[in-house]
Amino acid sequence: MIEIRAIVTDIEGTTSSISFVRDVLFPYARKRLPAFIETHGDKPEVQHWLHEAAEEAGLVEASRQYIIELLQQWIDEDRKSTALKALQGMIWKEGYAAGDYRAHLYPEVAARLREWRADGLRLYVYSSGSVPAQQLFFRYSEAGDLTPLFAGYFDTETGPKRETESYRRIAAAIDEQPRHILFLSDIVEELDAAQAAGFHTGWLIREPLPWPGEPRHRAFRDFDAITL
Ligand SMILES: CSCCC(=O)C(=O)COP(=O)(O)O
Ligand SMILES: [Mg+2]
Repeated sequence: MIEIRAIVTDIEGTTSSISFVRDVLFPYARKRLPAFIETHGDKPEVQHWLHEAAEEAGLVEASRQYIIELLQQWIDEDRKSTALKALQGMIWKEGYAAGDYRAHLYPEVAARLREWRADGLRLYVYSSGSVPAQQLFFRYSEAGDLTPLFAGYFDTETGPKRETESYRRIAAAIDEQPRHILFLSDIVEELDAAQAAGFHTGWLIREPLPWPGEPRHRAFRDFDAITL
């Protein structure tokens, strides 16, 4: 018998719409990036991530302006760069705090998360967004502050989402055997990697995406359809 004790969920395309991330969060960060770097560029944390971005791009030396344009290009490409995601998170914080937006959640998600938590399951997030960005996302969600529901957060500092080793690290970090963990995502390559680590998987295929002929993971239209 399958016994799920922990659920690890992706954000974009799983708990929340791709459109909110790409049409609200990304343009917000893109627009404010130059002013943010201008104002905060001398802070050690910001300098650290600018340096990491330059290293990722293989740059030995680069002007601030060049790095800003490079980061904006990475936003346009939806590059899952840890450095970019860390900087984006810092910029989004200002937008959430100012009430410029709240994080989108599909309508059934908050209730289902609460239900699973009330049933004793431990809930975690694994997203390409930085851990601080994930915490902001669920703190300022359309359904209110959901952070008390989560026991932990993982980002690409744990490893890329399409690599099996990342899921082994998550299982070790949460001290749970993979066969007791369910990973939810909209990206089949992420699910393949989690499955190879021994996780159970749930593929969120949100409307109006077409239903695949023979899905290679258990597939669901929404969280209400998920059976444990
Ligand atoms: C934490 S909200 C922003 C999410 C983000 O930047 C992103 O790239 C979404 O990736 P996910 O792994 O949640 O699909
Ligand atoms: Mg996703």
